[in-house]
Amino acid sequence: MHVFKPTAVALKEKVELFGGSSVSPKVVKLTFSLPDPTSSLHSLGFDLGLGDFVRFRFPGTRARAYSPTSHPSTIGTFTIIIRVYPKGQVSPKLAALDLGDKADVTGPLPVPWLTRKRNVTKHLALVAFGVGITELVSLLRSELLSDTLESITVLWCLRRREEMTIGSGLDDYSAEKRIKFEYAFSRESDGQRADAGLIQKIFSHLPKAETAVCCVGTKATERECYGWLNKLGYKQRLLKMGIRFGGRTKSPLWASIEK
Ligand SMILES: Cc1cc2nc3c(=O)[nH]c(=O)nc-3n(C[C@H](O)[C@H](O)[C@H](O)COP(=O)(O)OP(=O)(O)OC[C@H]3O[C@@H](n4cnc5c(N)ncnc54)[C@H](O)[C@@H]3O)c2cc1C
Repeated sequence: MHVFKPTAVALKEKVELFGGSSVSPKVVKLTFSLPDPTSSLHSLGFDLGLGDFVRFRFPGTRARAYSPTSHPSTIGTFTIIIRVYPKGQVSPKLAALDLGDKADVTGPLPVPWLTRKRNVTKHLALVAFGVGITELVSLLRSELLSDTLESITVLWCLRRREEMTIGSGLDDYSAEKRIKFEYAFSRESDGQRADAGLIQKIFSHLPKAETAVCCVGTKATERECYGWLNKLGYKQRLLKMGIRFGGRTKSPLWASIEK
């Protein structure tokens, strides 16, 4: 694959993780074969621990970004989990692919690169909105390999409890003592929308100087969420946009994979 040159990849497997409801579109897991069956996303230069993503486009559509959820060392394939917006340009076309059908993908992206915070971070405060959780999968894998990490608190905001089936496409963290998951369900009768009060309740125990934050969702929800965290004094972001002199520092996930 190449940042600027589209590569055709064939769909190998399709699994529905959430069938959709009156308030949320469905979610599917798609696995594609890489053109070279001996390659992996890692060998193609993707540092998923830094938030690298692929971009799909179809003839006549805009390109859309997707965060692979498979391990970067997986040979011959990669997987994405997508929410299928019925009126969307790209997601319904991806979901309509049959096994063996091809789609054009570019990557690794983004350009300019995201870089990981270099200062010592002991605690992470992460907030994911809906299918945005896909963007945290590789970050979690990577940060759990960091020597300095003591705790990760994840707040996952969904509309309804039933959408938690999306998590069956993610890693199993049940044996990992350093991760704590919290949930907020905006459309349940006993639920709660994410707001400044909830953010304070979930994260205010974390020491401000040693905590980095990351929010993933739509641009608008991310902005709002960073605003709440900022007001509480959590100002250090885990990932930052920008090209560093001498190249970017590779993530712990990248470093863990043998050449
Ligand atoms: C770095 C990055 C990584 C991403 N990773 C993933 C991923 O792993 N999985 C994934 O599903 N998406 C991911 N996205 C979002 C993805 O790129 C597309 O924006 C999304 O699939 C919608 O594209 P579309 O062309 O289908 O819909 P569009 O044509 O963009 O939208 C059409 C309509 O769909 C609705 N819609 C679109 N997006 C949203 C939304 N977020 N919330 C509510 N309604 C919406 C709106 O009504 C909109 O008018 C990522 C985005 C970024 C920036």
